[in-house]
Amino acid sequence: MGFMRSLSLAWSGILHALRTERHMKVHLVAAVAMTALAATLDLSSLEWAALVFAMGLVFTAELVNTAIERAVDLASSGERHPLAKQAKDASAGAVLVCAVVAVIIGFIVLGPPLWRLLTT
Ligand SMILES: Nc1ncnc2c1ncn2[C@@H]1O[C@H](COP(=O)(O)OP(=O)(O)OP(=O)(O)O)[C@@H](O)[C@H]1O
Repeated sequence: MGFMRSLSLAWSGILHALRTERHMKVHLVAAVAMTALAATLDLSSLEWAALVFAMGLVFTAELVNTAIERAVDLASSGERHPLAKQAKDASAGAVLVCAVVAVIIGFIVLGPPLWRLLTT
């Protein structure tokens, strides 16, 4: 498969997750808000890198979670199964871990300059 075709399929996977996953929309709004806030502060390249990494981590986790949910639904064909539950719950847990890490990175990077802005 050509590179452009692979790129287009990967992009359609991202759009599909954005359209169908409510949490993906929440992550997008949070990422836009964090970027807008960060742009008003005087951040170093390393601080920007940490923020971009945190956002990428959450989007990646949500995309992998979407893939796992679809694969589990396909494999279980609508049947309830404890293994299907474990797979989906562990996958959702991974997103939660990444989101918590992203919030902590956000606090570490944006907290001090925001605090200085509000107290001076
Ligand atoms: N096939 C399944 N067997 C057992 N538990 C499941 C299965 N599918 C989903 N679950 C449980 O339901 C939770 C939510 O799953 P999901 O977001 O896919 O929604 P759903 O239960 O399939 O229902 P709906 O698609 O109507 O929202 C999972 O984290 C898991 O705990």
